[in-house]
Amino acid sequence: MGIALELKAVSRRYGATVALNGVDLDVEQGQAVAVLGPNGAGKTTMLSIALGLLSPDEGTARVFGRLPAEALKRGEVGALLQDAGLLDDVRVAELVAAVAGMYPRPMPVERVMQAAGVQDLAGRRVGRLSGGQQQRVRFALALAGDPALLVLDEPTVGLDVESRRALWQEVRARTAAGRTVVFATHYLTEADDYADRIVLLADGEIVADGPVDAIKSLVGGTEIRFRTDRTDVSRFERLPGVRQVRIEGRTVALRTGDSDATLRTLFATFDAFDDVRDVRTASTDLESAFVSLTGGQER
Ligand SMILES: Nc1ncnc2c1ncn2[C@@H]1O[C@H](COP(=O)(O)OP(=O)(O)OP(=O)(O)O)[C@@H](O)[C@H]1O
Repeated sequence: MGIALELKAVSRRYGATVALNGVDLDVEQGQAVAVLGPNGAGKTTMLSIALGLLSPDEGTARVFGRLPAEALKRGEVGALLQDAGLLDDVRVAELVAAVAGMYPRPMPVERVMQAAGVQDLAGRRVGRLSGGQQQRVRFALALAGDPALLVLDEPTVGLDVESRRALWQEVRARTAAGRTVVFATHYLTEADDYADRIVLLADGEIVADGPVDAIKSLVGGTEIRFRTDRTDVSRFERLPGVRQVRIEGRTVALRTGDSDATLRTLFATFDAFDDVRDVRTASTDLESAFVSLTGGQER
């Protein structure tokens, strides 16, 4: 399989803000790639560069070996962007048909409407739809040209459970057929459930890149969580195996490389820890990995 998207040493600034700083990325055809990161990490900037809507200040972007804008023109790329404006006065089916008509090899309109779950809205005016319904229309427009690369920026924002499920079903069907999907999301479970690979951005740089399990194992270890009345970090950081202590309200989360040793000491010295209760252990989940690798920061 070839490379669908290639970014080489891509940087982009807005005035003094460095939105992307030397990003390298190769996305193979047939992959579903989730781009994750805190607010302001550079996700939208990266996707906009992949779509040719923004130019990098430095570095190069290629889509199927061409300049992104060229690939877009050839109908190889479909996009769903945050808050993209829609024509208000047209009816849904007309809009989908008009957009499909601009592509060389569109999907049949009926099939697009069904995949995006907008058949029931066919005769409705776009401007009178609810936020979630409009988001489904945006997804339909992204699919209309049957693009080999689909780029989705927070595609499920505002969608109800059933619409989200339908969207991910279409994404999986496309990647199973060798098409490529790159999406940004703040819902880590979506990345966990539907992405083959996660690219984690923080402060404009890729801080982790790989399959979900590899990202989790970068942080590694086990998490022990419990409730306590006395949440000072120093009580827990000297327990054997403990690498990191986080306080979340009345809950303490310990990341440990040796959960048996940590728990043994916690319970063996029960007098010192008699306020500890509701102890739970779990292997590192994506959320913990995210917080750990991005420093949990927001700009
Ligand atoms: N048009 C713009 N003018 C000035 N600064 C911008 C502009 N667009 C983005 N930025 C800045 O560039 C950085 C990256 O923004 P970007 O929108 O790519 O982040 P993001 O990861 O998509 O964030 P979010 O999760 O909030 O959508 C941020 O610091 C943002 O404030």
